[in-house]
Amino acid sequence: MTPANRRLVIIHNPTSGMRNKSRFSKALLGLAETQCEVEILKTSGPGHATMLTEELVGRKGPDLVLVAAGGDGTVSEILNGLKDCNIPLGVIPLGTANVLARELGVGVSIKKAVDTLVTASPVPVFTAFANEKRFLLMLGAGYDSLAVAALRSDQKKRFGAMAYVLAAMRVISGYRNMNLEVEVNGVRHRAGSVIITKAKYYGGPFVIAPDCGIETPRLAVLVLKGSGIVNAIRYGGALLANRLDSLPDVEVVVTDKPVSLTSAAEFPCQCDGDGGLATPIEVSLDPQPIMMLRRSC
Ligand SMILES: Nc1ncnc2c1ncn2[C@@H]1O[C@H](COP(=O)(O)OP(=O)(O)OP(=O)(O)O)[C@@H](O)[C@H]1O
Repeated sequence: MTPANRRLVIIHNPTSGMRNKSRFSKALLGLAETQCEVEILKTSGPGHATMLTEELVGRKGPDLVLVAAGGDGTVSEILNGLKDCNIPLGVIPLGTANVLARELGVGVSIKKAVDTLVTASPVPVFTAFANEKRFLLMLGAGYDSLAVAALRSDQKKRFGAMAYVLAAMRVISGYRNMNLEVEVNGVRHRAGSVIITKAKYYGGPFVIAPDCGIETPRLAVLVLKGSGIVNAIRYGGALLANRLDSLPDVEVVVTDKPVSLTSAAEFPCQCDGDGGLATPIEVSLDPQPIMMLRRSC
């Protein structure tokens, strides 16, 4: 793939994040100064990015790049439309947490995103499945999935990442014991919360799995033993200090084998920051990579 003359098909979620319009305009202005050809498709609601991607995968051409302009939820929808196809995927980070953009070395910088879309070479990136759903970052059950389930979109627009904390505070005290069980490498663990991650980052710039990353075909399973509000505050503080994985009641198991997550009663899960899944869940790595544009260091 040559750096110049790329054909970028941008799937834009106009509702992602907080300063979507101005950040997207800045990206388009940056791209207008390059040789790239740009086509923009706007999403009209949940699930639309998957449909748009499914329509696009038939297109051929060595210089075609699919671009997700949105947050991790938009990328996740695109990913689930990208079946059996090697069109490289890039990002313009317009979301709230933008974990994938951080994994790709772009962070929240529009300038770096534009530069990456125009010049980076595609690299293989490994995805995983949570039952039928393909994901790139993480699956969570416990504190984070309850927060996602209780999240109000008006608060997300006003408060950004803080809206997750507000949502968590509304629901967590109601759950004293979440009775989750995760089986990894043939060993069963009881847990208050579980995070099964492919990614190194979580919830924004916070590192929870230093030995993982989207280019590595490996999962880290974080088993958080405690539950209740006091432990939520402890875990939250450790996450902000990038120390969640070193707490004595957080066990980390790394694997490349399938992981199963169950609970006494059906429990909501979050996958790449969106709800919709519930236990029981089987997580497995896809050995076939997809191609993504990663910023070179
Ligand atoms: N036009 C639309 N109107 C309402 N919702 C939409 C529209 N287009 C897409 N969506 C939904 O918006 C959801 C959230 O978008 P996205 O994840 O990109 O932003 P975010 O939640 O702010 O960012 P992040 O996931 O990084 O925190 C997507 O999962 C998608 O289902």
